[in-house]
Amino acid sequence: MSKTAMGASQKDFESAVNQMKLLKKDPGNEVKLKLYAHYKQATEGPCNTPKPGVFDLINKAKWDAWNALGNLPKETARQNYVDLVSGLSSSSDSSSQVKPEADRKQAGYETLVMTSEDGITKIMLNRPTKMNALTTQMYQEIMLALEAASKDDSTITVLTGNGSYFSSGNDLTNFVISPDELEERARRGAILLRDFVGCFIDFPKPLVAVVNGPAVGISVTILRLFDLVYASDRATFHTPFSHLGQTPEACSSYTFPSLMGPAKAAEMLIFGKKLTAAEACARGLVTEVFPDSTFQKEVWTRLKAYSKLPRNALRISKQMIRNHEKEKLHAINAEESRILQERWQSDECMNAIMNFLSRKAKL
Ligand SMILES: CCCCCC/C=C/C(=O)SCCNC(=O)CCNC(=O)[C@H](O)C(C)(C)COP(=O)(O)OP(=O)(O)OC[C@H]1O[C@@H](n2cnc3c(N)ncnc32)[C@H](O)[C@@H]1OP(=O)(O)O
Repeated sequence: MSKTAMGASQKDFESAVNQMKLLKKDPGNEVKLKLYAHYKQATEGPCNTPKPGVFDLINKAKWDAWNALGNLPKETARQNYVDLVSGLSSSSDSSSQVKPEADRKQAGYETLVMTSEDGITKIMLNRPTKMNALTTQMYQEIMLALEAASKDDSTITVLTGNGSYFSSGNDLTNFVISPDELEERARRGAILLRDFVGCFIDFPKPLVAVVNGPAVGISVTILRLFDLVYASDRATFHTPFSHLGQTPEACSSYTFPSLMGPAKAAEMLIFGKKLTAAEACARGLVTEVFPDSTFQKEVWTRLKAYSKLPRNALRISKQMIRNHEKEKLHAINAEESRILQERWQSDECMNAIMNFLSRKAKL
């Protein structure tokens, strides 16, 4: 950002505000959030409103963006706003230019990296040192990212993991709470789970999982809600719910038996059998397995070719395949979330989590 020594005048600022109203191209949610935050900071100073509830996603994202500016002086916020708008105006004047890397990578996510390129929006889980275990913040950011991807101009949306794991499932520290908070946290957890899974059930475009390494818990069960699942031969698929005093989620109590038969589903969901990628493929959970050494190259070549297919036809075909069971899936999701809300308050679940946290137990 270029900054003048004097900073932007009130007149520059007002002119930038007017210029924004004339902008022809939607700058995208991330930029809009930045503009919103700097506008509020420039006109009202530090964030001064109560934090919206976690499920008021849009207002919470706006509040977070404004609040993140802390005590940034009004003058600096004004200058940043002017710079942002002038960057937008000049880029819309030269729409034929190739976008720089910084533009393709969308800012605003702390636990994900979201990029859009070649008709593919990629959402990458980005906590590699924690095996991409899913924190509460991460569930919320994934929902926001899916919402943005559903509206952007990409053809295909991909979920993958950074580092050696696809994801180790729910972050077990989500359960580190005092006993008097347990009931309320379990209630909120069940709503979050239901909404999170609901976003996958309703996602309108082809959704692809690029399973780069081992997957555990909800990162396995959610796979049946994807349209394609490509796995490295290093990936494993493990749902140790009983070991954790928990029960299946993400509609797997219905989708797994219908996919692989009740006996094979029981082996995974009740007894926690860990599958290799080849086994998961034989059971229909994985579309195709690739050698790890060529996994990224082969998968992205394939996806780039698919992303050139007619966008609307892909979208409509996906919806035709999925719409039959949508209502049923929502009902199952609600019921599984309700049962888990009870499980999370059980001694069996608490003991299993304490064991993991005190490192007495590992999968
Ligand atoms: C809104 C709530 C919705 C909830 C939906 C219900 C979802 C249920 C599930 O997903 S159940 C599955 C839960 N996951 C697990 O039980 C996995 C637990 N993790 C492990 O057993 C192991 O970490 C491992 C096998 C995944 C990897 O082992 P290893 O290779 O030896 O690495 P480390 O154990 O040293 O892990 C490195 C680092 O990451 C932390 N970590 C990994 N996974 C989790 C996790 N799921 N939750 C919390 N933390 C995790 C681990 O503690 C290490 O941290 P440290 O370096 O010690 O700080």
